[in-house]
Amino acid sequence: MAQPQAGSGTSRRAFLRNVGLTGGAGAMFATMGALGLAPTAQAAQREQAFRAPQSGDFTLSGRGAAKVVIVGGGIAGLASAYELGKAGYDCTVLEARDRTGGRNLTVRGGDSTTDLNGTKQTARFSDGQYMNAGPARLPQWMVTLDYCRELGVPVEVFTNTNADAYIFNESAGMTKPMRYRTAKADVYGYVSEFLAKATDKGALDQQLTTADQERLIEFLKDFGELGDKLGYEGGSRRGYTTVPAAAGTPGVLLGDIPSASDVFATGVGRYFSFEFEFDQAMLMFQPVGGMDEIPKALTEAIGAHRVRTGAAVTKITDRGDGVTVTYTQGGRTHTVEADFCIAATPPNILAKVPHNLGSGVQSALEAITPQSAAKIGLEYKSRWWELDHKIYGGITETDLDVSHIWHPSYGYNGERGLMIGYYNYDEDADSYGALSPKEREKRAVAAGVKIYGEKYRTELASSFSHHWRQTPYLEAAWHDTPDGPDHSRYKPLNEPTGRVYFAGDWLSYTDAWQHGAFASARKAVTALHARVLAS
Ligand SMILES: Cc1cc2nc3c(=O)[nH]c(=O)nc-3n(C[C@H](O)[C@H](O)[C@H](O)COP(=O)(O)OP(=O)(O)OC[C@H]3O[C@@H](n4cnc5c(N)ncnc54)[C@H](O)[C@@H]3O)c2cc1C
Ligand SMILES: N[C@@H](Cc1ccccc1)C(=O)O
Repeated sequence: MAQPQAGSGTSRRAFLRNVGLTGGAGAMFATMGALGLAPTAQAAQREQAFRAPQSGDFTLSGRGAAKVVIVGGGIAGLASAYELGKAGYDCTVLEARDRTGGRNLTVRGGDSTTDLNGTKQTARFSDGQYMNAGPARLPQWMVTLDYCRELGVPVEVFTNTNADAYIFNESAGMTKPMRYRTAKADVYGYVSEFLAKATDKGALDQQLTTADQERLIEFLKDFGELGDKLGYEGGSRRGYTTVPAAAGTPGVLLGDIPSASDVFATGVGRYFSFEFEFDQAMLMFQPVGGMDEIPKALTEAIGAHRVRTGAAVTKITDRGDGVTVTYTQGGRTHTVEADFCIAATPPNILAKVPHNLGSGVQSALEAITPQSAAKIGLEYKSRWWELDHKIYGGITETDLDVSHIWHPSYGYNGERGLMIGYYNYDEDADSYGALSPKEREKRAVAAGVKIYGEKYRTELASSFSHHWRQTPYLEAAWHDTPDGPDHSRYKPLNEPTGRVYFAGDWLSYTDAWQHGAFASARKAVTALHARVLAS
């Protein structure tokens, strides 16, 4: 897939495509060539592609006329309908839930959910407060941001790492949290000290020339804020107890520099690599007002009349010359006849839908296993984390069962605010999922009080918790695809089976990201369109 290039203008992209240096449309033309499309048709389609509006570096070239039924109105299903719609297809989206978006779920005041185990909740959040229960952050390189641009969904920075957020490892004996900046100063400082001293004593004589060693030591002195004797002695990077201000107030440095042994015993260093990850490095972004602005905009662009909600598909039949999809809506059974189908439900759900697509499809679907994650939104009457702790956005990392605590990246300095009190996975998520919403709140608040103090309890206004394994028609946060999506086992899903195509983040290398859902949808519609144009 062509990765969007930040800051690169359309003309530069078009130029690179022309000279064959990028994927995107250029790669698609190559594919069409391989499919035996006539060069003149290719040229016409290329011209049209360049005149058509950009869509995350993607536009189907040429018009196709066929009827396509899309099962599932999550990002993959909606993106399929959106892209096919632009190319002239007649699409119908069948979505089992009462809203589109699938795992892209934003909870606001008045929203209700009923879990598979019967747990019912209604959010009591005040106006303007929201919780992204599923996706919440977007790296710059993901195609999701291109769709935001094309669909007119405004975005703002999502703070994924914050030097002033906390780290709290209770199992390592920490009794109070440590700021990221302090933890980093100490860990980088001691690591630099030991490497600098070892280098100075000749430990790297085999690996490095004398000049290289001098350069390394220079780097380490700066990186770890080392003294002349290559010792780590702390400094302003750790933070202050009294911050610098007017003349007479130079600031009081945070005292009590812990020993190297104590620093490593806290285990704080384990969180630093998170921000090095390709998909988690700052800057990150979020749609203004909630992540569901994306499916809302997609649904509007597709046309609400093409999207049927509350329509649960119960059977998919490939007839050879077409596809019949059976669904229930409002207690009645209906069918849709189409030329093609794109099945864009999660694999664990699709595996339960009767079909005649063969045992290869079924065993591939069953090999992919659902994974667990959960979140709780805690609305507070005041933004005490900004007022008292000076934390504006970002994530506090813990080894408690709440795992990650998120400060909101919107509404700064406002009156109220909404924290994510836990974002946890696997057993931790399931253990919260087994509790009632009130018990979840109690347990999450007790964990937060250990880090932030009593205001975590006393300022609380209301909460709403979401457990993805208990969510009807989804039953998973994301999926484990053993051996990766290109294993031969998944061939019947990566290629069309008869007239049925498959799409979803689980058929990508970025499972658990909307980018994967978009990318797989684009792959499916490209293949479908090429087939229609070639027929
Ligand atoms: C907790 C959490 C955090 C995440 N964080 C991020 C993040 O920060 N950034 C990011 O980009 N992504 C994130 N993701 C991943 C993102 O949500 C998914 O990658 C994406 O939404 C998947 O889209 P999809 O269309 O493939 O699948 P889904 O969203 O699962 O859509 C499938 C659709 O099929 C419907 N369906 C199921 N059965 C039927 C049926 N029988 N008939 C009709 N319809 C049916 C479902 O109701 C659903 O709407 C997160 C997900 C979770 C759960
Ligand atoms: N994309 C999800 C799930 C995920 C978590 C951590 C790493 C990779 C993926 C998120 O960012 O929250």
